[in-house]
Amino acid sequence: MIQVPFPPSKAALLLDFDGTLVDIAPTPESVIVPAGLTEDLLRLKDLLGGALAIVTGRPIAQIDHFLPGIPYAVAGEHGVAMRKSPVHDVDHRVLPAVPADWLGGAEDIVARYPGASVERKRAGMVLHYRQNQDAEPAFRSLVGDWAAEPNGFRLQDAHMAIELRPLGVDKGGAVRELMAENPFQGRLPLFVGDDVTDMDGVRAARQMGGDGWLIPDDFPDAATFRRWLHDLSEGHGWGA
Ligand SMILES: O=P(O)(O)OC[C@H]1O[C@H](O[C@H]2O[C@H](CO)[C@@H](O)[C@H](O)[C@H]2O)[C@H](O)[C@@H](O)[C@@H]1O
Repeated sequence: MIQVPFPPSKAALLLDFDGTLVDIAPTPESVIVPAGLTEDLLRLKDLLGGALAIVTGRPIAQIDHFLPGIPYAVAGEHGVAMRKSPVHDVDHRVLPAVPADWLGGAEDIVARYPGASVERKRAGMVLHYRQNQDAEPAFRSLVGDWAAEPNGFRLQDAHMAIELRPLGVDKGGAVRELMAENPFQGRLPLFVGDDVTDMDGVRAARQMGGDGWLIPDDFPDAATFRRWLHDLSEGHGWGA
């Protein structure tokens, strides 16, 4: 089992949500927060002097719904939205809007493939095909026609989804921004995630002298990671 190479007095924990804290579910709304997770996160937050953040692709409001009052800070939409403390307002970056015809094309496909969906974000959108995998080729053909980068976006594969994300914003930047603020400042970041977008968070945490781990490379699945987190919250697995 992974040992954190330093004590909780020096650590900050920055965690991804889907596929890491909660298991992947059929739809974004249907994820289940496992029993005991909120208690473990609250214990960890105390242990870390508050330095616990969620760094997610989801809008911050969804983290507030699933984990109300739990993290000290939240980076949402891969860093497009940042709330640096429980009393801060959410800061949103000003970014280009998704072209209306791109959105219209995605909505046409959703109408033709029941179960497929478009999740709109402040600066981007996710085309979900988990509930109707026949929609995947149609979505891929559609996004193949988009000039994403000249319009300020990039396309990224996600879990049974294709995400249109703004250029220049990623979880690595979000980790750096959070680590510049109290109570994170002066601590070493530990980042854990499970997806391509989490690689940026892992890299940033390592470059800052902390560490970063991925599911399934370092933990076989989210349930194993949560058991490790539980032990950590009880003071086990920390270095001196
Ligand atoms: O950065 P994360 O916290 O890991 O969020 C990544 C995306 O997660 C959500 O979609 C994924 O999880 C859903 C629930 O398990 C699943 O139904 C879907 O197939 C996955 O792609 C969320 O909807 C996205 O907005 C996040 O970017």
